[in-house]
Amino acid sequence: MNPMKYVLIVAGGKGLRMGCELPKQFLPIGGKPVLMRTIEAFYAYSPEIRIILVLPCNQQAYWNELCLKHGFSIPHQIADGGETRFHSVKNGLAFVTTPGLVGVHDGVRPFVAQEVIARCYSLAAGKQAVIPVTDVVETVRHLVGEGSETVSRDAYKLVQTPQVFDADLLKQAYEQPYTSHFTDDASVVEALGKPVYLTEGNRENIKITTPFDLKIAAALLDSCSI
Ligand SMILES: Nc1ccn([C@@H]2O[C@H](COP(=O)(O)OP(=O)(O)OP(=O)(O)O)[C@@H](O)[C@H]2O)c(=O)n1
Ligand SMILES: C[C@](O)(CO)[C@H](O)COP(=O)(O)O
Repeated sequence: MNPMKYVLIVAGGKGLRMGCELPKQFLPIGGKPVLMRTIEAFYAYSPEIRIILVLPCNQQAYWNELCLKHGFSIPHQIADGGETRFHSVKNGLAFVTTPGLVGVHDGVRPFVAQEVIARCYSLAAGKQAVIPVTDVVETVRHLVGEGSETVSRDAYKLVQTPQVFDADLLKQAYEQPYTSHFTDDASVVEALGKPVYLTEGNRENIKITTPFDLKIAAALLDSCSI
């Protein structure tokens, strides 16, 4: 039997690095809010997937207005954003009520490839903890004291989402006290001593973070016409 699949789409942040009053997850690319494009990617993967959208409490009414304006009708439940990404994920996990697989995906990564979503969920059924990564394509320097040194880029990977886990494992991991080292879900699961399996992500799957990323997003939209 196929496991129940959930995705927590975390969009509870303020988008400070974007420097816009409106959080970046609501900004339009190609006329449609980033977040709607992200949700559509998971619905296209599976119309049965349970979508839990984590939003800042003070933006939930605005989101409902946006849904009406854009005729957006993909079913989803809304959870309250927290102080950090960790707290937002934890709030979203309260809506995961059955065993199965839970993906956690940044609301501001609308260009995730269908193959990447499918592979992460499919592998997680056996491996319990799977994350998409890409190669480092530039030279990397490590800051040491006043100076710096080149390190082998082959020893590093760049981490993306969706990060997909066995639901019970992820819930247990998120019972741990928060530390600032928890910058993604894999780091939380690893703190339990569980191994995390790496699979190939897609380079287009950028995290829209700064105004420059919006320009890249517009170009990506033109090139893949989604
Ligand atoms: N308290 C928070 C902080 C972040 N996120 C979400 O986690 C994802 C990745 O975080 P990031 O890009 O850092 O977003 P922000 O925290 O909004 O950005 P900034 O750090 O520039 O304020 C985003 O979809 C963001 O909305 C969240 O759900 N809750
Ligand atoms: C989860 C993540 O997108 C993986 O690259 C990233 O760690 C989020 O980081 P941020 O601190 O929320 O920008």
